[in-house]
Amino acid sequence: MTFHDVEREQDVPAVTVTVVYHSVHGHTRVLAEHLAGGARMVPGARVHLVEIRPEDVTAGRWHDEEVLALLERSDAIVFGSPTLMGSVSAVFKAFLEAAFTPFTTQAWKDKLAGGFTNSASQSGDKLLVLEQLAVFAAQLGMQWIGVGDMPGNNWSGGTRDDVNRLGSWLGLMSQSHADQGSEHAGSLGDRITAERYGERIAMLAQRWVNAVPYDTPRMSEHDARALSASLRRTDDAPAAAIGA
Ligand SMILES: Cc1cc2nc3c(=O)[nH]c(=O)nc-3n(C[C@H](O)[C@H](O)[C@H](O)COP(=O)(O)O)c2cc1C
Repeated sequence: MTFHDVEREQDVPAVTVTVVYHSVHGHTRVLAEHLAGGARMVPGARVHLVEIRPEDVTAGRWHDEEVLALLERSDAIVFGSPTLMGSVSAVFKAFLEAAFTPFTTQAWKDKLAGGFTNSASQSGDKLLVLEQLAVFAAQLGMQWIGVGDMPGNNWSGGTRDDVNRLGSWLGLMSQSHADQGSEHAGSLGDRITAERYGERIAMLAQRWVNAVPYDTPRMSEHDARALSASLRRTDDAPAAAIGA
């Protein structure tokens, strides 16, 4: 039985995916929305989008009991922050430190985890942010999921619109031009990659939590180039159909 057989039988078990992020100027927020949109494509997925707000940080400490309760009942948590000075933002770091409470009881152990970041430079030292998030997830005993797509924009016909155009696997990387507002966040390729990553995490959560069968999609780089070409679109709405 596949996911879609399960859907047809209208017996789709529920799985909860929460995307938790901080964004100063809105670019990372757009990425979070696309990631959540991809997760929502998965039958049975209940997806929450939570913004970490500077006003919830007092004297360097972030606090929001409701958000912590939501995270505790989530099956998968995806963490997102802009890259600022080669690091997660100060606000997002305050949130990560508040997870010391679930750390002490291993409350998030064996939840699935993923991460994403956005910055202005092509590299911008974004890898350090993904490493921070992956180490954080490991400390919480979570199971980390990387981006499952082949690299794009690494050949003569490549473009910014390619899937995984920055060639990042630990987590999702997006690059937004420094002189443009959030309506131009990332590239089309980054936004599509966010949707595919969200879908992947929700599907793997279904497999992890409810043992729903999931046929891992596999492709060659050649196939990935054709996929990128086929996914180019002009509208910016989060998540149309994704499947490989
Ligand atoms: C204080 C500060 C530090 C930054 N550090 C980096 C950096 O290390 N690497 C980079 O590529 N961009 C850096 N940027 C650019 C931001 O990553 C970029 O503006 C990003 O789109 C912000 O995301 P947001 O709109 O979600 O807040 C920095 C910007 C600021 C204001």
